[in-house]
Amino acid sequence: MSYRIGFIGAGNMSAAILGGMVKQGVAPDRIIASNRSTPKLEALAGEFGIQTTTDNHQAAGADVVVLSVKPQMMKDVCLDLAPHLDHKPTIVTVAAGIPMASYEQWLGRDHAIVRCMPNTPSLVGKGASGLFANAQVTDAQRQRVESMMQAVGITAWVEQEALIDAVIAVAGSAPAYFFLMMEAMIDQGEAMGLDRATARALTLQTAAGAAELAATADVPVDELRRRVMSPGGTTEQAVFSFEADDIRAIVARAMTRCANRAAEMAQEMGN
Ligand SMILES: NC(=O)C1=CN([C@@H]2O[C@H](COP(=O)(O)OP(=O)(O)OC[C@H]3O[C@@H](n4cnc5c(N)ncnc54)[C@H](O)[C@@H]3O)[C@@H](O)[C@H]2O)C=CC1
Ligand SMILES: O=C(O)[C@@H]1CCC=N1
Repeated sequence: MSYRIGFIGAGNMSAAILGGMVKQGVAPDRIIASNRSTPKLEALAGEFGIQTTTDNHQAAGADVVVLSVKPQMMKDVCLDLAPHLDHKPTIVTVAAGIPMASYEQWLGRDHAIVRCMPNTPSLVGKGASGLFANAQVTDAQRQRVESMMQAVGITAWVEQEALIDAVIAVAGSAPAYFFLMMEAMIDQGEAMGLDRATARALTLQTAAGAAELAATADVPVDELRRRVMSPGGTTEQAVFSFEADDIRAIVARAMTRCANRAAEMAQEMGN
C-alpha cells in the first residue's frame, strides 16, 4: 500500500495500530501521528520512526485519517478538523460510543466515514476489528480500510451500526477480560507456592497455547475443554467450580454492561 495514514491522538490505541503496522512492514514515513503534547509523539517517533506533529490539521492531510482521541474529546476535534478536509480523506474513527450520525453532523454529510472497533493486540499483529461504513464509503475505500486493519489482525464488517457495540464487548474491550483472568491465575499460582515469575510464565504460555489450539483445531472449543477434563480428575473440579459460580452468566452480564455503556456514552454526549 502507498497511501498515507494520519492518526489524530497518539495514545494507547493509535500506538497499538501504528506500531503493529510498522512491525508488519508498513513504511513508517507513510504514517503521521498528532497529539496535543509531545512526550508520546517522541516515544512513537523513537520506537517506530513515524512522523509526528502537534498540529492535527497536518496529520489530517493524509489519505486515511484515523480519529483516535477519547470519546469526550471527539466533538471538539471533529469541529476543528471539519474545514480542513476538502481533500476528502477516508475517515476512520476508533472511538467507542459515538454514532455515525454525530460524525456526519460534526464533519459534514459528504464524508466517507468508517467506524472501526479495534483492540490493542493489534500491536503484535493479532488484532480483531469490527468495521461499519457509512453510505459515502466506496468499495475501494472499504478495501483500503480493510487491508489497513488486516495488516494488524483480522477484520469483520457489520452492516448494522448497533453491532459495533457487540464488537466492543467481544473484541474491543475483551483483551482486558483475558488479562484479568491471567492476573487472577498468576496471583493464585503464587499463593499456592510458585514464585511469581514462574506463575506468570506458565500462565501466559498456557493462555497463548490455548488460544492457538482453539484457533487451529478442527473441533469446537467445548470439545477442546472436554479433552482436558479427565473424568474423576482434576480439571473437572475447576470447571465444576466455575459452572457452580455461573461463569456463563458472569460473562454475559459483563459483556452486556460493556455494550450498554457504549449506548450510555452516546446519550451522555447528547446523541
Ligand atoms: N484502548 C483500547 O484498548 C481501545 C480504545 N478505543 C478507542 O480509542 C480511542 C483512544 O483511546 P486510547 O488510545 O485508549 O486513549 P488515550 O488517552 O491513550 O489516547 C488518546 C490520545 O489523544 C490525545 N489527545 C487528546 N485531545 C487531543 C486533541 N485535541 N488533539 C490531539 N490529540 C489529543 C491524548 O493526549 C492522548 O494521547 C478512544 O476513543 C477509545 O474509545 C477503541 C478500542 C480499544
Ligand atoms: O474502555 C473503552 O472505553 C475503550 C473502548 C474499547 C476498549 N477500550
